Amino acid sequence: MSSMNPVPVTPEAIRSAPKVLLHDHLDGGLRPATVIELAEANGYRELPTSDVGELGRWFSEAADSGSLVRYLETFAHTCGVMQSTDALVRVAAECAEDLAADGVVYAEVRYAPELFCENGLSLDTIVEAVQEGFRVGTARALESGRRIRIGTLLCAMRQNARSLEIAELAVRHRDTGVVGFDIAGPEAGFPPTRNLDAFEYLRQQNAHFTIHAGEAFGLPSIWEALQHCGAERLGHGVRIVDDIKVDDDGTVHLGRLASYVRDRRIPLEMCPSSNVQTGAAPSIAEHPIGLLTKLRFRVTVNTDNRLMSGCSMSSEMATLVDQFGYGWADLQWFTINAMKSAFIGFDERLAIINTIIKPGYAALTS
Ligand SMILES: O=c1[nH]cnc2c1ncn2[C@@H]1O[C@H](CO)[C@@H](O)[C@H]1O
Ligand SMILES: [Zn+2]
Repeated sequence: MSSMNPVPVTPEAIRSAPKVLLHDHLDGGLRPATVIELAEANGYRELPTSDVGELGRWFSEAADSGSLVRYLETFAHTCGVMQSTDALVRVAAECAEDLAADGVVYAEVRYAPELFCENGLSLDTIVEAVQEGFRVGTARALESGRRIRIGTLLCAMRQNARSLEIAELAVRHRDTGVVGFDIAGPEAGFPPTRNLDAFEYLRQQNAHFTIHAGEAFGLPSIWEALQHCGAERLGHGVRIVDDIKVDDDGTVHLGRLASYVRDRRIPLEMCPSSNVQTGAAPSIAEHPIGLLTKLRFRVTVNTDNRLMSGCSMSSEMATLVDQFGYGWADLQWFTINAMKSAFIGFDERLAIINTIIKPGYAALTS
């Protein structure tokens, strides 16, 4: 007999459930206390405050700007304190520990190596330091009884012109944990097609990539990301709703692009709290994730930037449960969607689904 005594979907129970996170920025997930300690250790003097509680609040308030460009300004401080290999190892280790403690069993964590070169570190040194940090954090998590697997995505910044170089870097480190590539940064004015040489190179190399698209800019950005660049997934992709019409009687009409995205099962890396902060969605209750989930797009739930949004994978899911009335079946669906869409190999994805995710949810619902 199943479903006789399901565990109530509370924040604590959600924390205990296995979760998969595909879109999380390393430089958007530091602990406030670590930002302060690294600033002191490295002589970084630009922080708005050296009080831990105040700094946490400062990040979420400053990021709550209603504009992606202003939201992104807050990263000057996190990147400012991540300019040494020691800092990179520490931040990556704590990231792995924090995600594992939150019940995340598989995560793809991304960052832009080109942002950590201010003191002369080479791109390869930066990647090696972050990988070392993930190894350390994963091992520490395992010691406290939490198993997490982390894959790394390297971002190139849209406003710079280094995407081919970063794509080559990602391929160079593909056998030591870098599983894919992305472009991030301001979307308006920087279409993904500026980076076509990088995407062509990645396809030639049979490498994986996602693209931030349809966040601060609409359908043309999504269309270019998919049809010109060949993105396998969409970072955010919220504006795909501009191609969906719902009549007063509830009849739904998908435009050709929205149909393509749903038919091809293109994963949407949705980040509800971040989208409210940047103005991509008016509120969580009105976030397109509700409609897209109802229409069975391949929706995944993500944190984007845990520091700037003051969120975790569990809190993000708990908020959705609150606003949309989701239950365990929905949370398992998001989780399996994410695992199916991960950039690691098929056999590993299947193993995590069958040996960790399904038994984990079964235990909560029976
Ligand atoms: O939601 C987002 N949209 C676009 N770019 C972002 C977002 N969040 C973070 N970054 C950018 O990605 C860089 C690498 O991690 C960060 O430094 C930030 O500038
Ligand atoms: Zn992002």
